[in-house]
Amino acid sequence: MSEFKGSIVPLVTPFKNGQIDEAAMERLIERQIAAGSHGLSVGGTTGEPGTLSLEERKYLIELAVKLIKGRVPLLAGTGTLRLDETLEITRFAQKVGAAGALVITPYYIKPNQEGLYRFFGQVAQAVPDFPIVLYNIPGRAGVEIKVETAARLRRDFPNIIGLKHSSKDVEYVSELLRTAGRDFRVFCGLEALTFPMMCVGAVGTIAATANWLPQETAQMCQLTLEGKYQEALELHYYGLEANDAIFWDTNPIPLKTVLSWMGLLEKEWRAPLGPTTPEIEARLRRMAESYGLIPKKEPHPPVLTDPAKKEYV
Ligand SMILES: O=C(O)C1=N[C@H](C(=O)O)C[C@H](O)C1
Repeated sequence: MSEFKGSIVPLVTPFKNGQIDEAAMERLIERQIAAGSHGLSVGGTTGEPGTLSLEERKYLIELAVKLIKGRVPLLAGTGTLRLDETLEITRFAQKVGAAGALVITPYYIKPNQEGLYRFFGQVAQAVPDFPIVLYNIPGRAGVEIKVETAARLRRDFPNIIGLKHSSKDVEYVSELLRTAGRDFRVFCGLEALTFPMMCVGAVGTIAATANWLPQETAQMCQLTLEGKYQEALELHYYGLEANDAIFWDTNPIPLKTVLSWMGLLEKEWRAPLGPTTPEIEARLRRMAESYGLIPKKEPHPPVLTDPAKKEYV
């Protein structure tokens, strides 16, 4: 139950000609494991689950289990806004060998807290031996899992082991750990706040930036877990521009754009996500060059207009 900690990377879902690209998925997973990521996740926000069919979501989980081969734990994103679908995907994830499920707050519907308690409670009861991590992302879901609700769920359902917190509210983490117990496993879900949240007791992060910077993210988490805060702080500052760049357009558009330049996947995402602008691409290129993700372009050669080969710049 306690195998989740550190950098659990929410992988993008690579597409080729509209279909899930198995070869690209393998490249992404191998790169992550080689870099020392503590765990992987599919079907999180970054994985565009809202545009995948039920069958595709199950296929993606099964594919990830097959490719990971037990080397790191897989936290499968299994939540939808429907209880029946969430139960189906969660049961499937357990059956095929995921290590746990990340279950998002049912979005759009704006359930009240009692509704959330019952929804998550039914999911937990359906898979009593399967670790569940609640996914609190009020900005996208339109509703927050209140501290009291999360603590109540933790108390009543032992397999609800933690919560991913995608919000700028750092105080929430302290309040949650105080109320639910310090051994409840909180994961930061907003890249730039990984270090601050881990300093108050979160055990790791589920951050899209780790798709670009897997080693640095895993190291920052590991150092923080070991109490080496000064070294971790350096990595916190190192990653700030990349963290910001994730949101220069809707996640995962910037992420996939750069990963495509790195030769890891096609530059494809699904509607309703649209193309980004040339201005954002130019900024992304500069950012990616500065982190060494892509080689620096050769400086433009000087213009030679003179037959004597005199250079005019
Ligand atoms: O996919 C995720 O998990 C995350 N998605 C968030 C978002 O896109 O809003 C941000 C964070 O990187 C984790």
